[in-house]
Amino acid sequence: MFDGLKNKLKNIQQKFGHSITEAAGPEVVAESPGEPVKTAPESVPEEKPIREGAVRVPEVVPEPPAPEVGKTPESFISRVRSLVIERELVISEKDIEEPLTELQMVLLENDVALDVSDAILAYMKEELVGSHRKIGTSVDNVVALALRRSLLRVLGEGFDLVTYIRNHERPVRILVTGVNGTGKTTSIAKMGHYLRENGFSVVLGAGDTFRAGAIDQIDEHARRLGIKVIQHKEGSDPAAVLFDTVEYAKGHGIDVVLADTAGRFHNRKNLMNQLEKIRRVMKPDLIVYVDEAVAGNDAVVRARDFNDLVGTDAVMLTKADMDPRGGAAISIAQSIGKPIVFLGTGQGYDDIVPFRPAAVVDELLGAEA
Ligand SMILES: Nc1nc2c(ncn2[C@@H]2O[C@H](COP(=O)(O)OP(=O)(O)OP(=O)(O)O)[C@@H](O)[C@H]2O)c(=O)[nH]1
Repeated sequence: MFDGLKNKLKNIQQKFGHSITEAAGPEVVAESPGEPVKTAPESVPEEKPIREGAVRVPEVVPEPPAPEVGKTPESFISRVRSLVIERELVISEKDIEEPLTELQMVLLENDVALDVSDAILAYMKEELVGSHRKIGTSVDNVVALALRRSLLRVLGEGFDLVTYIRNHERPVRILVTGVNGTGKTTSIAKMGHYLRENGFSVVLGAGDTFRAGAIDQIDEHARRLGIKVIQHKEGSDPAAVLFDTVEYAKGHGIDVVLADTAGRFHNRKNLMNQLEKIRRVMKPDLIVYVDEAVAGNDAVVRARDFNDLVGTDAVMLTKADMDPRGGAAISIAQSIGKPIVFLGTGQGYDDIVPFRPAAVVDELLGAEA
């Protein structure tokens, strides 16, 4: 998952490290981080053997230069200490200008939305510029920590569906929207399976009455999983199907309703109006927008449009297993201000991963970052 971006970020971190180390000057380059600095012991004049009966004549030692007025005299040791051990490098914007530009290029090439890449750069500057790096702390750690914090800020907090359902009145009605062929129906089946594994009962609503074969498709998923599905015939009113599904859930003490809808583009006005009607009739507690991670920036733009037109509470990104870039996963939460709830990571029912921002950053930067 996100392998292309992962490798690029590794290179970028090294570039940041290199620029900061260069800015620190030759003493730092020579020093290996973390190792105690070795200093010469203060020289003690060697005692010359004195012949018996001889009188010791004090040696003439040159006077040390008088300290400037108002300054305390520095011993050799304290001078070394202030130069090497306690010297701090204050990172300036200029020191990291070049790797910052490269970071932005990498983010954009990997489909991170422009406004989100700007935000990440701003956070990186906030984290690094002006920061005092004590000699002895590893530059790599400073950079990795800054990148980690910056990514976490754009990824938001995620959304824990299990906790949401536990704390919510039943049945919890979840309406699933999205464009054609992005994996919406498969994702509904995966969510149903995941929720059952977490102890909830589930009913599916076959609300895609528009596409030929869609009802059979969800019916087949439901059969394989042993989950009840409510369906009418092809071409019927989806709002009526989903109303019936909610009624069934109420009548049978079911915890969660998962409502499928026909895939639609945001510019198909009649289909968007239909979604608005479904919303009025079914009164969803949550609207989950499904799109594919591989669509990159297009997914971000579509998610924003769906959010503006019918509302969105959370996003599920499918096909993350096929996405080397990770741009949509990084951008969506910050771009539309709604969390990602799940990633789809394959075609099996178990290939669904709750989106945990810290785990995604671990994946991108390596867990030790
Ligand atoms: N690799 C991979 N494939 C997926 C994932 N999720 C769904 N798919 C596949 O994507 C294809 C389309 O999935 P569907 O569930 O039919 O898509 P849909 O959005 O319901 O399609 P419409 O009903 O036309 O809107 C299927 O072949 C799925 O197996 C995923 O996370 N990873």
